[in-house]
Amino acid sequence: MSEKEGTGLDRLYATVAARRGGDPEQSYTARLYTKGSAKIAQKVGEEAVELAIAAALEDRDEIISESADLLYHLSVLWANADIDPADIYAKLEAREGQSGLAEKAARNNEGEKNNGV
Ligand SMILES: N=c1c2ncn([C@@H]3O[C@H](COP(=O)(O)OP(=O)(O)OP(=O)(O)O)[C@@H](O)[C@H]3O)c2ncn1[C@@H]1O[C@H](COP(=O)(O)O)[C@@H](O)[C@H]1O
Repeated sequence: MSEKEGTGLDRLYATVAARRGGDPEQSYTARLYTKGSAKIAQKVGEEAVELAIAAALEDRDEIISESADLLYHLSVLWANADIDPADIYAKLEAREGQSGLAEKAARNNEGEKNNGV
């Protein structure tokens, strides 16, 4: 077991959040913040597509590597939007025990109601 505190994702988030306002010459993350939310969103999209391609090719090493890239850029996106991983964990926890199919059916029923069907 690792003796480091928190999950790897929590530590990554703490690192990237601490880079806000940092020197863009010294830190890739600080440079991303200065480029703004549209650029950060674009990077998340790119990394997600690269991960999807790796998955379609069933390339295990690439899936792991692209997943790490995606989680890094996603952490930057969260920090830039003042969202903490705890907020995501809370959302996941709220969904625990609810079947994805039941949730989808409830959403579809809601949509039909709103459309007056
Ligand atoms: N986990 C990561 C991490 N994963 C990927 N990357 C960087 O993300 C970039 C993604 O690759 P791309 O080819 O898409 O980058 P690019 O060509 O510069 O992209 P564009 O900006 O030009 O679109 C690479 O430069 C990687 O080095 C990361 N950079 C930083 N971290 C973590 O963040 C910490 C802080 O890093 P700095 O902010 O650089 O100090 C590090 O210690 C790491 O823990």
